Amino acid sequence: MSIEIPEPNGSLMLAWQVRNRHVLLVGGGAVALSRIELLLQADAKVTVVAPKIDPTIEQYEKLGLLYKVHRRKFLKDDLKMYEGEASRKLDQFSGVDHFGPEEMEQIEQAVKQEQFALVLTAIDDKNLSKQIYYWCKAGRMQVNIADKPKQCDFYFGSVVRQGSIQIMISSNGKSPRLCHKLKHDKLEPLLASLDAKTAVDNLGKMRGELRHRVAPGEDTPTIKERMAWNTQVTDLFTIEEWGQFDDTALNRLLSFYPKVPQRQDIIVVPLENF
Ligand SMILES: C[C@@]1(CC(=O)O)C2=NC(=C\c3[nH]c(c(CCC(=O)O)c3CC(=O)O)Cc3[nH]c(c(CC(=O)O)c3CCC(=O)O)/C=C3\N/C(=C\2)[C@@H](CCC(=O)O)[C@]3(C)CC(=O)O)/[C@H]1CCC(=O)O
Ligand SMILES: NC(=O)c1ccc[n+]([C@@H]2O[C@H](COP(=O)([O-])OP(=O)(O)OC[C@H]3O[C@@H](n4cnc5c(N)ncnc54)[C@H](O)[C@@H]3O)[C@@H](O)[C@H]2O)c1
Repeated sequence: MSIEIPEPNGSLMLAWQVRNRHVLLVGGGAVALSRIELLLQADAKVTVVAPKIDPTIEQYEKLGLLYKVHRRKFLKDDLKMYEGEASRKLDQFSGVDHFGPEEMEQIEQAVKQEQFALVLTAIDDKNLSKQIYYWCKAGRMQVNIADKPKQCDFYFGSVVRQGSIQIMISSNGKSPRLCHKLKHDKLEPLLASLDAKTAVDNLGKMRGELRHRVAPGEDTPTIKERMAWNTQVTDLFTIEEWGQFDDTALNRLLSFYPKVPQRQDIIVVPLENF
């Protein structure tokens, strides 16, 4: 049997969930601004530390979108800004053998108040950047040093977004500007020609109804049947067609479950003839 070996030397591309988690951003210039734009899309609680703050960042601050802005130079203790009660609570839980619902809730709350999920620097001071990197590593924090790719646990990328759809391009550090060009010249026009937002919203709605109303249950046969149906029904229509369905069409699709409908059960007249 021949197998295809995955191509090495790339990155692990993930959709990192930082909603309601603290993120520290050291620096308040042009690069910091591009970080903030990405962090706000992910609903992170952003704390900025910098003597000089870009006017757009100030606007975000005025709109209440940033957790805190400190107009001063970075201090080593900033890395522990929100540590305390929540961190001590999490330490206590690390030895527990089995969690009940109450402990799970307490952990969820403590994680949101605990130390930084990510630390980012975007400063014009390479020596300080390096120090921050090693302080973060000693404190087991994930960090991105904008001017030092070797001292990044993760890289940022060029992101194209349409509603819930996000596409990230990475050149793995070779050419950030090429990532920008690919986004601008190719992906943005492609996405602009599609209503992927409505398509994915419709599919999300249908999937939610399927899991919570039409075919609920967490036993393996139910999950397998549900997933097989969802895969086949998703593939039955084009992205453009998914972008045109309304609630009536979605409910009609769901009414077939567990049978998989045919295209003509839903689309009587070809869409191009509408
Ligand atoms: C994608 C994007 C996301 C973002 O920053 O949000 C991003 N850089 C962007 C723009 C950009 N950055 C630079 C230029 C000038 C032209 C050029 O150099 O090409 C431009 C172009 C511009 O400004 O338009 C200079 C630069 N960048 C890095 C260094 C340090 C170094 O390489 O040593 C230097 C100074 C090099 C020097 O001293 O000469 C390092 C990194 N930049 C990355 C991401 C990561 C790798 C991404 C990848 O390639 O996979 C990585 C490794 C770390 C990180 O930042 O996470 C964003 C485009 C967003 C968009 O518009 O779509
Ligand atoms: N990764 C990337 O995408 C990328 C792109 C361009 C530039 N860079 C590099 O990122 C760095 C920042 O670039 P920029 O264009 O945002 O610079 P900038 O000059 O616009 O901003 C620098 C910021 O750092 C702050 N700062 C300086 N010393 C500080 C300290 N001790 N504590 C806290 N804040 C401090 C300043 O107040 C300012 O807000 C540069 O080193 C640059 O080479 C990275």
